[in-house]
Amino acid sequence: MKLALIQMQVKNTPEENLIKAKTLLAEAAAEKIDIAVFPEMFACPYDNSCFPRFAMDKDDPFLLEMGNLALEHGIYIVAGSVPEKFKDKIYNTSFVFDPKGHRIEKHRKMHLFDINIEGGQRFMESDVLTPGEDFTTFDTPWGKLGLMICYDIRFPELARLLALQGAKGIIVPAAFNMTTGPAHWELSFRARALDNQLYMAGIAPARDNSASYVAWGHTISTDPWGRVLVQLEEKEEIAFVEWDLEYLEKVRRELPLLQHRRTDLYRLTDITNR
Ligand SMILES: O=C(O)CCC(=O)C(=O)O
Repeated sequence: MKLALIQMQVKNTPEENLIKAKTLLAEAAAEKIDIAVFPEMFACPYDNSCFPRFAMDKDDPFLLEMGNLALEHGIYIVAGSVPEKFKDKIYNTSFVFDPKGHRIEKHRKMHLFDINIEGGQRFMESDVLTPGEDFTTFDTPWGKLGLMICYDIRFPELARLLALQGAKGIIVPAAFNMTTGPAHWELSFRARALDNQLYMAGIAPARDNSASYVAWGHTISTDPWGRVLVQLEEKEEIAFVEWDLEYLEKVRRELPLLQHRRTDLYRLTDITNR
């Protein structure tokens, strides 16, 4: 399975970002990819004042065009995330399109990013956004994939649940910042890959030093052995990576971590019954 991780420079409006996304996608699709992924909040800047202003419903032209592009290029597209308007609420949502252009899944960020680091980053997503309540996986011809958004990665229980539901890779549109990026970005992607023996991909926006929220960039993919397969720097660029499911099975056979869990002593349960 070949992925294109598109570290796009996010502009001010969905219209500008759609033009940019199309150009980058055409470049990526020329490399015979199976899946293209965009960053967290790639339709508008990652800023609480932008979320209500640019919130879109699932049939917004921006998202319909993502479906058209998936069909045109014959690939899966994980459309990063956008501010999604649903009833009177706004979610941070990632929509997934299949090669026929159908919208097949969506993930609403479950853990909202409310942090206040002294001398560093402050952000309060919950001032504007509502958290999602569903675990998200989707099937591809190469295996099941899981989906999380940014801060979701800090909750090992979520990645483990997705692994137990059969995910062989987890895709994470994300935008760490200049405080937590250098400290925790690579470590988090290596850790979740290692402790679940699966592939991980983190797709970030390119850095814009004039933005209110300065993203760390460093789009990354890690493998079931905990290694970094690819990692970009901060500029706009596309990372290409191959995920080899046979290698994943080899690692799980040789070091059968998931089978060694003491489920007679502890258990992780999805209590949503959905
Ligand atoms: O967890 C972090 O350090 C960054 C999270 C974040 O930026 C987000 O959830 O959007």
